[in-house]
Amino acid sequence: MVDDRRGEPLFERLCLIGVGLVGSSIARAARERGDIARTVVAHTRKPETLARVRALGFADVVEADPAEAVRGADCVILCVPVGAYAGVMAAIAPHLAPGCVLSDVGSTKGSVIRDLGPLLPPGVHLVPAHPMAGTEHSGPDAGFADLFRGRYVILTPVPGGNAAAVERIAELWRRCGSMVERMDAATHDKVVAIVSHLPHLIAFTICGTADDLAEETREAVLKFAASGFRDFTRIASSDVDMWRDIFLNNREALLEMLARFTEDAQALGRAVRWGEAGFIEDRIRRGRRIRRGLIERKQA
Ligand SMILES: NC(=O)C1=CN([C@@H]2O[C@H](COP(=O)(O)OP(=O)(O)OC[C@H]3O[C@@H](n4cnc5c(N)ncnc54)[C@H](O)[C@@H]3O)[C@@H](O)[C@H]2O)C=CC1
Ligand SMILES: O=C(O)C(=O)Cc1ccc(O)cc1
Repeated sequence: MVDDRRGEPLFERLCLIGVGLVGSSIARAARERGDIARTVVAHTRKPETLARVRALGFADVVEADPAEAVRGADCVILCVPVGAYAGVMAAIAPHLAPGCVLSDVGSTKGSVIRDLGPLLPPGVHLVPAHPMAGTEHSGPDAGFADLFRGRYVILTPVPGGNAAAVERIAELWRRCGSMVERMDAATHDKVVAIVSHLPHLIAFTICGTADDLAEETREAVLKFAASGFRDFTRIASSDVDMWRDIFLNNREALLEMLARFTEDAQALGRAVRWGEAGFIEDRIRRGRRIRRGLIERKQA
């Protein structure tokens, strides 16, 4: 492996609010590289998580009080479910140091700007971010330093925001091995509604539909579950709080994509009912084309 470690850390004191899958992966990447932050502070609420995070040893300081955790930090990253942002921000805002860069990893971006913007103290720079990397697992044990390697991170800078702060967060993600893109929050929310949120909604639904089947059929479904259904169950095993919050905080874009999807699914169902082989073939070919395109892009 190429040793691309650099000298000076990007931040003196990086505080991660929440150290589940994503937060603990940032901490692990920072620890492994050494040039992201001199000190990593982890805030976790629950006593049992606190003990576990201490035992895992990926943070220099583990702090239960959010106000204490952010004290003196020059970078704070929120890594909690997006529905918790307003409460967390109310607790930390008065204690954020002037000049501090406040960022996040939340899966929705319009709601983040809505919930954090009004509480932002003067001199604190907000840089919303979303790593397009994750798994169906959660909690501090689930994280790993390479989670973000080779994956995109989308920044949605706020209009009139601090350009130097945006560049420092971009650099943090590059040091985690990610490719950084910028877009506005509304575009981000539409894109992730189709590539991430709708697929999860479909996975939760299809598992429920299978579970509603009569006992005998349900047993057979589970016994013979081929990879298609198994892939859905992997996605459907994701964290409850996180996905409830994503659905409720990307409501408009998700409902728009769901309406389009429902229309398209009904059109395919109609073709099945009326034996329209050509229409069915077209849809399948389109799926195959999209898959091929994705694979070619990865290889390019
Ligand atoms: N899981 C994934 O694949 C990805 C998740 N995200 C986003 O990252 C954020 C974190 O997700 P994960 O790390 O996967 O979740 P996680 O469930 O692994 O970790 C979240 C942690 O936050 C804690 N927490 C919840 N409310 C809190 C509060 N008020 N104060 C302090 N801690 C609190 C939870 O106890 C948990 O330990 C979410 O906003 C999610 O939308 C972004 C990209 C990928
Ligand atoms: O595990 C999967 O399939 C994912 O889709 C992970 C994921 C979940 C949420 C995000 O905002 C980004 C990535």
